[in-house]
Amino acid sequence: MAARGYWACACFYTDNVFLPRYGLHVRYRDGPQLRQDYGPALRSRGCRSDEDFKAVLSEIEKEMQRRKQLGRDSIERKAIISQQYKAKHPEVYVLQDSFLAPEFLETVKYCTSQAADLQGLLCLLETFSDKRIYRLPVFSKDFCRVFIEELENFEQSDMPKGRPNTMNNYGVLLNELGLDEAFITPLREKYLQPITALLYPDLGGDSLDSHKAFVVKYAVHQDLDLSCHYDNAEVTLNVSLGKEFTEGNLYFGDFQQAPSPVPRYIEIEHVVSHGLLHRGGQMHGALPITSGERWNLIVWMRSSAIRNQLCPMCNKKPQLVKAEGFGDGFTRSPEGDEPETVDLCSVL
Ligand SMILES: O=C(O)CCC(=O)C(=O)O
Ligand SMILES: [Fe+2]
Repeated sequence: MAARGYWACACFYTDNVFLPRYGLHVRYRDGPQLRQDYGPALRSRGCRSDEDFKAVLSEIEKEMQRRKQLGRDSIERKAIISQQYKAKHPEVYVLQDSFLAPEFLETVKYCTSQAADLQGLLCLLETFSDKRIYRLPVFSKDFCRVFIEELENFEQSDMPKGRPNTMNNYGVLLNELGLDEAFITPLREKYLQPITALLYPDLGGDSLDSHKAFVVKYAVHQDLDLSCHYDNAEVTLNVSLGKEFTEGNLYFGDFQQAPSPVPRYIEIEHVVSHGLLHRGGQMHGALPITSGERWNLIVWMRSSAIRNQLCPMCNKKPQLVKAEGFGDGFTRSPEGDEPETVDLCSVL
């Protein structure tokens, strides 16, 4: 359970609604606003008739309803899972050094040593272009296999399942499965933060105090790819868990807060058991797999010190609304200077 109160930004109830049919994220107030702001973009993507537009509106209304109920639904699912789900591999719920690649442990050890600096750390990582994207071994191959077995066991069970986010229809929310407390939180605090403190000090890499962790799954008759987006995170870890697959590379463009007129994209292949660290605001997506199954662990890491100043989703001072658990990682400090809070009813 989150130790302190975490909040979300009110923009969650108006912004970044993904329309899969048209591959577009929109901001929504009402029909006339949607038509005015996105009419041309929607038309150019094939949304032409009144019927098409009505279908979009009803899809958005459905998504808004889902968002309003999300906190309550998630708590309910988590309670049912903790009471009724029989784990196949109960040992994976408590992080142990033996799950981690020896090189990862070495890197963490270096980062926690007195002499650690960015230059020294970069010698231990693979660097991609100038986009501040890095790759490193994270887990052992054995752990990846056992972890996927556990996730498949959950997937095949009749337990209630939430979706990782609006863009992924398959996958597992790790907090609902009970993996936050003794796995993801210590992974972030003890192992990842020493690394991100050196790589991303300007993004709160040294003060990542909450996260949202999930596993995404791509398979031939399920989701194949992922549209271009940025994460609701200051820093993201994306670890390839397996299984066997072809294609499905990730691609990365500009940093969303510093777009260029003609973005340059780079493509990065998955290496099973290795993870990529990137800024949450780095535009990215995934190309379609052409065979097999791809499972990746995604940890969206958040720094309240950074996001309390500016919500990365709406790029404005956050307007806080109550949220469950880690919420979206915003906090209120007793010292003042905290973001403004609003009653949810006033934004809906
Ligand atoms: O498909 C992937 O590996 C990337 C997933 C991702 O970017 C996300 O869920 O935010
Ligand atoms: Fe992402």
